[in-house]
Amino acid sequence: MEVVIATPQELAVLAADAVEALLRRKPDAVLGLATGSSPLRVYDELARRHAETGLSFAQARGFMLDEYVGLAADHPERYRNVIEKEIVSRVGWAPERVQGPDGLAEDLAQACAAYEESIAAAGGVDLQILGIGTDGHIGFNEPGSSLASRTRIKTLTRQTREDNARFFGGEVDQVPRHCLTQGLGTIMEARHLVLLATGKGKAEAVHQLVEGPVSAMWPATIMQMHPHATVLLDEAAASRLQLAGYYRQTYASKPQWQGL
Ligand SMILES: N[C@@H]1[C@@H](O)[C@H](O)[C@@H](COP(=O)(O)O)O[C@@H]1O
Repeated sequence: MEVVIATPQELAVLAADAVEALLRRKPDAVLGLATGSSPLRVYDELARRHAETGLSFAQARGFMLDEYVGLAADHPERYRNVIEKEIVSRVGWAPERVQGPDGLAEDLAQACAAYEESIAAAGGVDLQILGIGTDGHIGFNEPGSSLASRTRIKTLTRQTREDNARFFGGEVDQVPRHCLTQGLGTIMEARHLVLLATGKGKAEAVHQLVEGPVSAMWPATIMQMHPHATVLLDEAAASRLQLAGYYRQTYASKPQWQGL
């Protein structure tokens, strides 16, 4: 696991560099897309590069991490609509090349199984962008999630619903109680995991993710088992790391050609 501590804008540039390097090497790459506020600067940077340098997403595919259950098709906070607005429409991506779990399906279990099949049929995810919840979730894999889980329905914790109430006019009751999320086993099959975390509110979850014991109590800790995981942190999110000095020193002495 590589830990990089920098400013939020520097982190966004690093993540965008990794996406760009992948797309230049493999134009039909499969990208894993996260919602939430953490990746927004990365999406801004990718949109800028698309507009200014012609970085192309035309042949790429995208798979979303998660989706609320039951939000109307035109609800602005439906993750499908958020992803459309924040990245898909800004980089000239054909909407049908980006998929998410169908939170409006009549048969949710079947929709989850179909989603797993679509990811596999696309050849798996090359680079998965991730945020982290204050309770240590990735995707919407809340504490207690099986470390081997696949895409399925989950019940959101009160904490996650409170954290996300800001997107629903501050009203926690407006936040859905259920979601569909790629499982931890699904996420772990992506070939490169790039997690972004900023702000003091993420410091404990980040400490657990990087330095805690692998445990379903902090689901993101499964990333310690991944052969290629990158954790991009601002100073506040890194503020509880015990080995921060070592991570800084390691990154500072990294050969430039290596990339993330
Ligand atoms: N389901 C999403 C996650 O995919 C996201 O990474 C995380 C952090 O959100 P944010 O980036 O807004 O802090 O929680 C949300 O609820």
